[in-house]
Amino acid sequence: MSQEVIDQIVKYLTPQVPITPISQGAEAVVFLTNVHPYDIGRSYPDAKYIIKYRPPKKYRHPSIDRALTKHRTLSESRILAKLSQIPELHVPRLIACDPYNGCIWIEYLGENLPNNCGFSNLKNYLWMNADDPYNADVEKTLVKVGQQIGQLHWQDYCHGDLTTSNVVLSRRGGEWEPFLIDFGLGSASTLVEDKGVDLYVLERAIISTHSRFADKYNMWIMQGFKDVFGQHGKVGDKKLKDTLKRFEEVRLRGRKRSMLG
Ligand SMILES: Nc1ncnc2c1ncn2[C@@H]1O[C@H](COP(=O)(O)OP(=O)(O)OP(=O)(O)O)[C@@H](O)[C@H]1O
Repeated sequence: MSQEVIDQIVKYLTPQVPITPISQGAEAVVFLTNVHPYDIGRSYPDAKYIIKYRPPKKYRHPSIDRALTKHRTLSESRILAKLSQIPELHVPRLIACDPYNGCIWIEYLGENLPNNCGFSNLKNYLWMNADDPYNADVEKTLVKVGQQIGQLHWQDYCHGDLTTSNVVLSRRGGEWEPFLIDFGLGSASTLVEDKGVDLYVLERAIISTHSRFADKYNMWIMQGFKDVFGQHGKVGDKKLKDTLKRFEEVRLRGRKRSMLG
């Protein structure tokens, strides 16, 4: 992570908000802090909040850069705020948003997995279970992941970047509960195409990192996905049928593309 970006955010947040970098993506850098944005000046040793910062991009014209940063920060914040209102859906809560400075504060989720298996995203969790890949805990968790995606799509939202790193697992009452994170490319959408692409991206992510167990893993995810639509009678059946049809078409397009290289 470049020192320049860290200097920018430290200047903006002031030294009263200590930060630890945890990730740098193509568009944003993500930090951990123990200071709440409405309570700056006080830090609680056990508190954890995420700060997601979109730094200025030098290769863009400054006014276009400002407009894009504002638009993307607001868009991610709006979608998070809306999704948090859907009781069945698990997403991190939005705490604060400063679109002019490209910064959002969100609830921290997840934990460190046992035996140094890393942060509790779906990718690491499946690695952690590789010695006993089809155990009941994995099945239950993957069905719940499918249910979360089903809830998202049933409410006519799409994620846009549904990888196994963007599913975070939190331990609640002895069970893993999946949360969907990173709605930077998320949108409200009724299009079966967007939903088919979400399902395809996740299927590919599972195949590429857990290839030996992928068939069963993807089957469990789809089981959870179908459960949600199955609760909505004929309308649910019809929507499910249309989404699965498009998912198959997206898959075929993907296969053709990889055959042609
Ligand atoms: N609410 C959260 N709780 C815990 N960790 C989080 C949270 N949000 C983000 N992270 C961590 O930060 C990483 C990057 O976050 P996010 O995916 O939102 O940023 P990004 O810049 O869009 O990333 P990328 O470009 O890699 O997709 C996540 O993979 C996760 O490890």
